[in-house]
Amino acid sequence: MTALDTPAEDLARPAVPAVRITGARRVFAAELAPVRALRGVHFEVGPGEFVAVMGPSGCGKSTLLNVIAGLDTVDEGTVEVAGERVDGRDQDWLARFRRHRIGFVFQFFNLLDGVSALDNLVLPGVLGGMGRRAAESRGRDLLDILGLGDRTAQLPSSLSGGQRQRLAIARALVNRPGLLLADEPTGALDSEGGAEVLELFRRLHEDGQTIVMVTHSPEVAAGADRAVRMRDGRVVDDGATATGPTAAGSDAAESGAAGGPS
Ligand SMILES: Nc1ncnc2c1ncn2[C@@H]1O[C@H](COP(=O)(O)OP(=O)(O)OP(=O)(O)O)[C@@H](O)[C@H]1O
Repeated sequence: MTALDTPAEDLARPAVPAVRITGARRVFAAELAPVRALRGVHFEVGPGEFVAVMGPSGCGKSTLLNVIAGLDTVDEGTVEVAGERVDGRDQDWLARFRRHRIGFVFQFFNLLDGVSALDNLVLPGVLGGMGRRAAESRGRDLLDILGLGDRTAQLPSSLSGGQRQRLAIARALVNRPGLLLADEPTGALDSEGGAEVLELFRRLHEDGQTIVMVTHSPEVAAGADRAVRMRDGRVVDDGATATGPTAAGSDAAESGAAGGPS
C-alpha cells in the first residue's frame, strides 16, 4: 500500500456515494433577518471524484463543506458520507468521524506554528490512534511524497505559502481519510503556490482520492472533474469540466459514475 492509497473501505463499497446530500436547509439567526445559507441542496459525489464547488461570496459554499464535515449541521435534509448519516449525530461521534474519515484543508493553512513540519503531522496521527513511531513514519512518507522530505524539522513559518499548504494537505491525509475537503485551498497563495497545490490535488485524485474543493478561481476549478455552481443557497449548475471524465470520453462518465445531483 502506498502512502496515498484509497482506503480499503472505499474500494470495498464502490457503489456507495462518497457524499450524498438531500434537501439540505441551513438557516442562521441574524440581527436583521434569518440568513438562509442552504435552501434545499441536493448534491452527490461519487467515489474517487474531484469536484469543485463555485459561486459568489455568501452563496453557501463553506456551509455546504461544513455540513459534510460535521462542523455544522443541517436544519432539514440528510447528509451521508460513504453511506453513513452524519446529520443528527452527537459531538463525540462527529469528532471521531472527522478524525478518521475527513481530511480538511483550510484557506489559511491552520498549522501549528510552534512545532516542526513533521510534528504537525505526528500530532493528528497520534490523536487518530497511531503510535508515535508509526505516526512519524507516516508523516515522513507523506512529506517525501509531497516534496517536503527535506523540510521535516522546519517550522511552518519558514516555509513558502505553497509549501505550507502542501504541509496542511499532508496533515489532512495522515489518517487516510476517505474524503478530502478543501475550502479555498489556493485562495491565500500566489499563482505559483496555487499551481503547486492544484497539481498535488490532481495527483491525489489520480491515486483515487475523493476531493471536494470550494474555489472562486475558474482556473483552479478547471483542474477538477466536475464543477458545481451555487447561488443563493442552491445548486444551480452541475457539469463536467474540460478536464473531467466526459471530456476524456471515459466510460465512467457515460455510465453516470461521475454522479450528478439526484
Ligand atoms: N455562523 C454563522 N452565523 C450567521 N450567519 C452565517 C454563519 N455562517 C455563515 N453565515 C451566512 O450564511 C451565508 C452563507 O455563508 P458561506 O460562508 O457558506 O458562504 P460562501 O459561499 O462560502 O462565501 P465566501 O465565498 O465569501 O466564503 C452568508 O450570508 C453568511 O454570512
